[in-house]
Amino acid sequence: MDKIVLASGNAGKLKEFSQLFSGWQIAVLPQSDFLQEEAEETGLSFIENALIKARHASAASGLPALADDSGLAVDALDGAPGIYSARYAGAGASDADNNQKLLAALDGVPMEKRGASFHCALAFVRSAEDPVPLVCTARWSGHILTRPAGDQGFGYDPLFYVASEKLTSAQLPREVKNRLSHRALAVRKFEQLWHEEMVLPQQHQADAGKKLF
Ligand SMILES: O=P(O)(O)OP(=O)(O)OP(=O)(O)OC[C@H]1O[C@@H](n2cnc3c(O)ncnc32)[C@H](O)[C@@H]1O
Ligand SMILES: [Mg+2]
Repeated sequence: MDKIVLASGNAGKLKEFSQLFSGWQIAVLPQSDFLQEEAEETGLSFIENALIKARHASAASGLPALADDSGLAVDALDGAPGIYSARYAGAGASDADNNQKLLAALDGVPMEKRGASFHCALAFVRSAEDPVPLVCTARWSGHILTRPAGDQGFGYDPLFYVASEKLTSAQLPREVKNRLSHRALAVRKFEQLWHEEMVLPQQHQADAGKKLF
């Protein structure tokens, strides 16, 4: 396997993935090379939506595919916007619209009650109907500020305060976000899974072949 499709239409995510996968010996191609239409995210969890997107991209490309479904779960909003993070302020909402809606929803909520977590689910399928996908999840905890700060990143980054760094996710140097974030942690877990499920079995097969003949 030397090529996989990255099943995302989000330019911010694609940029992060290109850094997170920079050491890999695999060509990671954008789904825009293959897709006519993006998948409908009808799942009830990040994992289900990641699988839907990975299967969709694999069906369109005929290649293995990796998808990321992610979002922000805010404690004071019972986990909203969660899986609806991209469309919190409505279908086609911009990042600025979503951030504005979040600030309005948290109006008057004191800082100690503004805890939130970014979640990321990664799903990898070898083919569109792969019965044993590789799936992993990770989260990144922080607080939602009362006004945006920083111009790096995307989505809710300008509102997401990372206490350990005393900066928002949009103020962090990219290499720091790519060390701490939900996506970074999920990719590290994925690397482990990839080794266990894709690399080791091939080595075992090759070794077994040598013993047989
Ligand atoms: O589905 P794809 O094509 O990958 O692109 P998308 O933007 O629709 O992605 P999601 O469905 O996974 O929605 C995730 C939303 O959660 C937010 N989000 C996810 N990860 C984020 C991050 O690292 N920083 C800021 N916001 C993030 C952002 O608003 C995303 O649009
Ligand atoms: Mg989406």
